[in-house]
Amino acid sequence: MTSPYHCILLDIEGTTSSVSFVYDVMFPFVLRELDKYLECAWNSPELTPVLDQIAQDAGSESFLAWTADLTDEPARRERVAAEIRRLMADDVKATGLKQLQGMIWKDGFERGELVGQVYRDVPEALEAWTSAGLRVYIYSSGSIAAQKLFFGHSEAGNLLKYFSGHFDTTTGPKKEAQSYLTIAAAIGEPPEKVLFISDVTAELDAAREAGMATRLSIRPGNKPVEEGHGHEPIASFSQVSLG
Ligand SMILES: CSCCC(=O)C(=O)COP(=O)(O)O
Ligand SMILES: [Mg+2]
Repeated sequence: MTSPYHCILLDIEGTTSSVSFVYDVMFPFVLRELDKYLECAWNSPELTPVLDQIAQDAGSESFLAWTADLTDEPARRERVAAEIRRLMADDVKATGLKQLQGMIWKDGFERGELVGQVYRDVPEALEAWTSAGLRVYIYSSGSIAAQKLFFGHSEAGNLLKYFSGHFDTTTGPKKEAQSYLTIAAAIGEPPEKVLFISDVTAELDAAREAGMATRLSIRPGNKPVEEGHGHEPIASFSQVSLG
């Protein structure tokens, strides 16, 4: 293989897919379904660790400790719902929030109300890169379960066959170099053999500090970025040169 990279690591929102799809379709779905979901899933074993994670993200030891002042279940549910609404209003990429969002989206993707939006160049590039022998990974604030739903039910069909693995914030925050070193170690490559593509310069800075190559994703509706970041911009994955 002539490519300087062995792997491509992709962000989702603002990179494979539009910010608008996440903010105008996926997030409103969560806000609409939140209360009903919590009520139905309250005693399910999958929810328990997520409630602990939400409490820990809020600075508490556990869900029990976080809600010790509340005596009934509806009040505990309302504390969770209020915290989720607060985090979403501030667009906090907290691990517990992202895990809960993924659980709420599951039903929407499985019954077809949600269909993952991807830019036209994405499936073509995934095919070209993997055919050339590169391995492609996802690193998103969206939970791994949510990533699989999103790409498994995308408007270009099931794209999961193209991915060799998925990473989310359980590996570490996206703006810290250590997270990229952990990912490189997990995929068994030196960081300089990995190309990371994202719309957020602070994420690209962290990846570059870890030794990865970077490209800045420019897509319609992305937030404008400050000058002087030094990351090569691309408006389409077709602009990634492999040779
Ligand atoms: C599985 S898509 C979920 C999108 C999402 O919730 C999110 O926070 C995306 O952030 P990214 O790190 O992909 O920019
Ligand atoms: Mg992004």
